[in-house]
Amino acid sequence: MGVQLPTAFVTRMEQLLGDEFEAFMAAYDHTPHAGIRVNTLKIPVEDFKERSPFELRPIPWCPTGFYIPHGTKPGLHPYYHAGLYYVQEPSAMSPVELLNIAQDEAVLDLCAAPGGKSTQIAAKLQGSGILVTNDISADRTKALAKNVELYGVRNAVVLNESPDRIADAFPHFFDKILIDAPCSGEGMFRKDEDMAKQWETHSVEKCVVMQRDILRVAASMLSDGGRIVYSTCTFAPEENEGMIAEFLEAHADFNVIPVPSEAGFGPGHPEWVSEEIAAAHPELLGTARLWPHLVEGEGHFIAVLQHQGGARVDSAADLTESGDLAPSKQHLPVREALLSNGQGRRTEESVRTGKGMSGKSGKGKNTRGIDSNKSRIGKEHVKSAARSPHDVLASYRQFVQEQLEVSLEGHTVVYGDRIYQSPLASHRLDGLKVVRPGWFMGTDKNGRFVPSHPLAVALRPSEAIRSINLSSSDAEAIRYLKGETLSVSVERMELRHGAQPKGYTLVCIDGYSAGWGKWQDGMLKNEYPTGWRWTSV
Ligand SMILES: C[S@@+](CC[C@H](N)C(=O)[O-])C[C@H]1O[C@@H](n2cnc3c(N)ncnc32)[C@H](O)[C@@H]1O
Repeated sequence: MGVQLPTAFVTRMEQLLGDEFEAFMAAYDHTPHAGIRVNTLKIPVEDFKERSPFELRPIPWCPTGFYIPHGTKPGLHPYYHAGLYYVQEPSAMSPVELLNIAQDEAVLDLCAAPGGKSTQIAAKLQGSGILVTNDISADRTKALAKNVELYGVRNAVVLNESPDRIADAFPHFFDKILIDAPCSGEGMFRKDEDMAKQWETHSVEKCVVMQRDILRVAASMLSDGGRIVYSTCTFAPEENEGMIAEFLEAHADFNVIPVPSEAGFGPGHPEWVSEEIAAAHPELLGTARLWPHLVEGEGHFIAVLQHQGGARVDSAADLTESGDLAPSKQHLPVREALLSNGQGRRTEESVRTGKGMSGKSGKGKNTRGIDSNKSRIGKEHVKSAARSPHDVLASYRQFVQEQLEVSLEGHTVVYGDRIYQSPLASHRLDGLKVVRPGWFMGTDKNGRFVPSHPLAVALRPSEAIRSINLSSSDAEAIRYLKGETLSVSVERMELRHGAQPKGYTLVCIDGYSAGWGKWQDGMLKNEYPTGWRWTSV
């Protein structure tokens, strides 16, 4: 066995698993399974299968997920840089499938960094509805924002907040909420030896406290009849069935929806928490455990919590003696009220200026506002204060009109010199630490609009008036991704709507957008951003 497992962990698993323990331990002799998930925002699965550079084998629980052979390096292919797939551990693809996302829904991914599941949610929404994706770690939200951008997501708001503060801004707002909870990580020991080493510091007791709080707050953000999927990558019963038992006791208006077992998922084990819990909550058998000796993936736990609809019960304490809901806890359908006030999701454009990326409380200075001035975006806002937001918008509008063939949804929001298309009106984010209020379109540089890299990668070739295609099998594609200037003849330019062969040009790899270049007189100046460049070859 390659992995050094903590003794206390092994002892507990032996007690819990009994006869199955030997098979469980044997799984640690096997290499972890590698997977990719096709990004259907950019390419349909069938098309990807036809052009896949890797041998693909379907992952039973995720129609867009595939096992790839051991030793494959999926990060070292131009398709990775064009956002055609996300490299993801196979078991980690299961929770989002169980959210049952429909078009136009509002979805919250509460513990989202680095964004594997957020990109999966975005692919389910296909640009409709809203994705609010959040992580409490400022550092980890950098990777989250980058992944949302690399995968061409247009309708995501990225936050760096505590669940409580999001709940204040979005009571009963979301149709679906994913809680991919911080956990003791026992299910990842085979894949990530550091998790085994850090096990003592990420103690089960500490994780339980965080999980309890996150679940409680999440319930207050769910709309009537909405669904929460709670997942962990640990085996500890306290963080799994125990946590869900506690939640059900405090929230009588939620059911557990049984997770289908066909894919080889095992049942929940409430008896591992206690015999009393098992007797009181037989529905916990319908939660799922993914075992490394039973499925081709790492250890996971999933619970699907469905709100029954109708009036909300936020906790057992909200019930009167007769079992009716206390009047103060009978919620109006808050999101509908917001929508009818024109403050929620809508498609017509509304323009508003932001005051720096952390928003404002609406009550003058607050600590969060002060923090925002230290942020990168905050500084840029101050720097560009000389130009009015209306000037900034004028150059943006001109670019959209002259260079793009795209229908822009949502709200145009200006933060300093940066322009975004947001699925939410910006005042909905007041007071919150906002990493991205929406799709980052570009920057105003003294009256000139400079389109952003995230704008390019989310465009289809037909949405730009100029494009150039590079072949993934030609060294040119890698040279572009490394930041080199290319020599490209005018005959290779695709020009639409009478466009002249000069200026911003969408660079595609095998027909999938990868970034901008600026073409003039046979030369394609590279606009691929420094921080994104392919540096590994
Ligand atoms: C299991 S990881 C999430 C992985 C992610 N869902 C993905 O698929 O890429 C758990 C995340 O929860 C975040 N986290 C921890 N406590 C949190 C809290 N109270 N609120 C929000 N996020 C939290 C951690 O920073 C960590 O990034």
